[in-house]
Amino acid sequence: MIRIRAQQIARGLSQIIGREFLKENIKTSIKQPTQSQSPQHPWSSVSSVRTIAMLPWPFSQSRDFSLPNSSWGSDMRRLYEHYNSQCEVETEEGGKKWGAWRRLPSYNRSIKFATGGVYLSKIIQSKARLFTRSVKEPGAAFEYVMFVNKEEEKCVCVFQAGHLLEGPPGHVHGGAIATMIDSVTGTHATYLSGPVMTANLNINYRSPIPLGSTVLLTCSLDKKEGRKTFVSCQVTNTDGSKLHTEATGLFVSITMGNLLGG
Ligand SMILES: CCCCCCCC/C=C\CCCCCCCC(=O)SCCNC(=O)CCNC(=O)[C@H](O)C(C)(C)COP(=O)(O)OP(=O)(O)OC[C@H]1O[C@@H](n2cnc3c(N)ncnc32)[C@H](O)[C@@H]1OP(=O)(O)O
Repeated sequence: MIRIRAQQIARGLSQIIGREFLKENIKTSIKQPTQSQSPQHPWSSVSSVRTIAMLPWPFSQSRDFSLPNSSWGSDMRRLYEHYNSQCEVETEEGGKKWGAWRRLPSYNRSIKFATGGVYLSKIIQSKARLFTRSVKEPGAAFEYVMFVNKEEEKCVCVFQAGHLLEGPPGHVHGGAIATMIDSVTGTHATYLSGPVMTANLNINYRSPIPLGSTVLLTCSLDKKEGRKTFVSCQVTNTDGSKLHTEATGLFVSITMGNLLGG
């Protein structure tokens, strides 16, 4: 019974996890150019573009949290527009073509029952949510959107820290900053190498982040060595003139067994 379910999950996971998962999501996250304008996209060899909505059990469709909402301040919106406008650009003929960046959609649960399910009760499984997307009130905790640049092997995240993330009075909790760094570097490593887990994260906190402010996390690939992907990350203010935090992370490629609790 458990083996059958694990096989079903593994089959489903293999359809979406890692690069394939990101490719599918990225493709559906931005408005597709019309047929006649359709550019030659580097991933156009992936024949059928399915949305998460069309995927069979065990996947659910839910709100994409990385789209603008009423809680976003002017800095958050401006930076979102800055990168989003580079996801799809105009050609000289007035058509559309893919730009350098891709926005990554973000759900509070993209893979059901994949969290070491044999150890957790069904109640816990059904209530499990992605940590950074578990607060429903817009703007209260982690508001963020990530963009990746395949060619430059870079990833940026625009992050607005809400009032529930207080650490020192009026400033963001170091654990919340670490959470965002882990999420962005982990997502970038997944994009580059497929499914991974964080093995090591080194963080230097250089200057405190005011609560409610928007910051930019810039993440790049340092090197790949076998199963190991090394990524670094800087957290700065929105114009890059002030360094808040810097970090390096090691991500180790994993198999389905790691995710399924085997
Ligand atoms: C994660 C899912 C990805 C898919 C998701 C797709 C959907 C996206 C949706 C939403 C995105 C949200 C994104 C959030 C991202 C958050 C990520 C996390 O926070 S993960 C939780 C915290 N991390 C753990 O709990 C790991 C616990 N540790 C382990 O499980 C193991 O230690 C593991 C898997 C990391 C490695 O164990 P081994 O047995 O597979 O491999 P060994 O042989 O120990 O290590 C392999 C190589 O790495 C080095 N290594 C391992 N750990 C190291 C360390 N701490 N420091 C230095 N080197 C280390 C070793 O020396 C070895 O190197 P040599 O091949 O010999 O050169």
